[in-house]
Amino acid sequence: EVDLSVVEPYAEYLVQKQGVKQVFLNGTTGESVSLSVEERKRLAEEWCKIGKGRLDQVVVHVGCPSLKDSRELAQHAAAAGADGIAVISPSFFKPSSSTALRMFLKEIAAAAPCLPFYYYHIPSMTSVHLPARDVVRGIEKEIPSFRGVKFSDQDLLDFGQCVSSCPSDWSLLYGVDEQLLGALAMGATGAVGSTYNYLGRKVDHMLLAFNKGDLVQARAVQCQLQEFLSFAIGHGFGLPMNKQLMSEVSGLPLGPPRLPLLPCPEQDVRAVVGKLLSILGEE
Ligand SMILES: CC(=O)N[C@H](C=O)[C@@H](O)[C@H](O)[C@H](O)CO
Ligand SMILES: CC(=O)C(=O)O
Repeated sequence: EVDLSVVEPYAEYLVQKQGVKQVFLNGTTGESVSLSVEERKRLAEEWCKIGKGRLDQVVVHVGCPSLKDSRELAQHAAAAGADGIAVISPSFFKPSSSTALRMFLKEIAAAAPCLPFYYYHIPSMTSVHLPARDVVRGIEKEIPSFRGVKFSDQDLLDFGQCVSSCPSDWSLLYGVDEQLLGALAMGATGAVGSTYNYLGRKVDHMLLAFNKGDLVQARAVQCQLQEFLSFAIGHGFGLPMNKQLMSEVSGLPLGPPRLPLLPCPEQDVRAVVGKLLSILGEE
C-alpha cells in the first residue's frame, strides 16, 4: 500500500542530503503504471503540498493506457499545483506512428493547457521504438504547452537530433544515468534518473565540473557511477533493487515494490549497498 506519511521525510532527505529540489513523480521509479488513478492523485497532492517552499519543481507523470485516465490525471495535477506534466507512450496497444502518438499526447496536454508538458521517451520499458525526434519535431505547433523531453534511451543520435531541432526554451532531460556526461556534451539541460535518489549529491559534482569545463573531473565522477551501475546490473539492478537502495541510504521505510515485481534477494542488495557506500566514501 502507498504510505503517504513517508513523503514529507523523504522530500526533506532529498533536499538536505542529496541537494535534489526537483522531483519527477509517479514515473518509473514511482511505479506509476502499477498504481490506481486514485493512488496517483493522492501522491500528486501530497508531493505538491509538501513541495511548497521546499522544492523548486514537482513534475507529475500522468501517462496511462487509457486516454481518459490520463486526461483526468492531467487535470488533477493542474488543480493540485504541479509545475509540469509528462507522458510516456502507451505500450499494450502501441501507437503505429509518431503521428498517432502525437495525437494521444495532444489530447492529454489539452486537459491541462497551462502546465508545461514533456514527452517521456523510454523505449526500453514501453517497447515503442518510434524515434523521439519524429515525435517532437514541430510538436509545439500542435501542443502550445510543449516544453521538452525526458529522454531515457542510449541513442545519442536521436537525442542530438531532438536537441538540434528544438526551440530554445525546451528542457532536454537525460535519463540514462550511466552515460549522462555524453548527453551533457550533446546539449542535455538536465537529468532525471532513478539513481539520483541516492547519488544526487555525487552527480551534482559532475554537473559542476562539466559547467566549469573541467572534463577530467566530470569524467572521474561518471566513471565512478559507471563502475557502481555495472556492478549493480550484474546483481540484478532494476526498480526493486533501486527502491531497496533508496530505503537503505535514506533510512526511511519505502517498502517493497507492488506485484508482479518482487524484491531482490537480500544478499544481492547487501553486495550492491557495499559497492555504493565505497563509491560514496571516495569523495
Ligand atoms: C529504465 C529506467 O528505469 N531508466 C531510468 C530513468 O528513466 C534510469 O534512471 C535507469 O534506472 C538508470 O540509468 C540505471 O540504468
Ligand atoms: C527515474 C525516472 O526517470 C523515473 O522514475 O521515471
